[in-house]
Amino acid sequence: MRLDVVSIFPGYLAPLDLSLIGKARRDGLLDLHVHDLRDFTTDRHRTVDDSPFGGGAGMVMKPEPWAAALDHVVQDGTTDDAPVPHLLVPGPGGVPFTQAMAHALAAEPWLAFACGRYEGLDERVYDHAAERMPLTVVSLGDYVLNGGEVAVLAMVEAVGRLLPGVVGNAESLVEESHEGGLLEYPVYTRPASWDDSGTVREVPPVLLSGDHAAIAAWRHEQRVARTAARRPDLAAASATVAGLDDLDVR
Ligand SMILES: COC(=O)COc1cccc(COC(=O)c2cn[nH]c2)c1
Repeated sequence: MRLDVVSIFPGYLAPLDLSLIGKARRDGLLDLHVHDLRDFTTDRHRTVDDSPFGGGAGMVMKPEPWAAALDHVVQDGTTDDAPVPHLLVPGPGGVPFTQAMAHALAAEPWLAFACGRYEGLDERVYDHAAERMPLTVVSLGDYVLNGGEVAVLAMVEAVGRLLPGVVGNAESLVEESHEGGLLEYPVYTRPASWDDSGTVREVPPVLLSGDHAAIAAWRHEQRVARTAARRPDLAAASATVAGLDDLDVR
């Protein structure tokens, strides 16, 4: 998969050199190109923003640098198989980013991310982009960041880890939160009995039983109960929750 990121703070994307995503890049599973938006300005001050028409606080990102940057990305990465990228713009007003979307994006050959700052991009940037490539404004949550870079780090990690070969044990992707519409079950490791400064905390006996059917049933029940307790919105979407309101859930 090819990934392009355009930002006025390219250094923000340095964490993508680390850990599993960094290894995926070194293994050739991910081809990441980070572009500095200011390289696509034409004035001596490398200006990327200006005051909003109609007044109001803050600044708006100018359309010309963005159009030049996006056109460069397309020109630089185009191939017969993937002539244009899917452009993703993280923003508070976007469609919710979900695990289902991460899976869909992981199946695409080329993603590009536009990192907005200030009050956002001049709306005509979206018009320019939408005439050339698929465009999705994506929200990571109902809060406001100072820019799209942090959201891009999260999305690249969420998508990249789903690519074959990136996560060592692909089985670990199956029962994690939001796979199958349920949250993850509680996990435990040694010691089986932990003396927590006088409070002895035991691992649920079923997990030590060796009865794999009972363990699987207990884990599913925990996933369903946790989802009901913490994410009633997801639970409502999943028919497997009925009759769990008397369970001890956290
Ligand atoms: C509509 O697109 C834009 O506004 C792009 O411009 C901006 C401006 C400021 C901040 C951001 C970063 O995104 C978020 O704050 C965000 C994403 N998810 N949840 C919060 C992006």
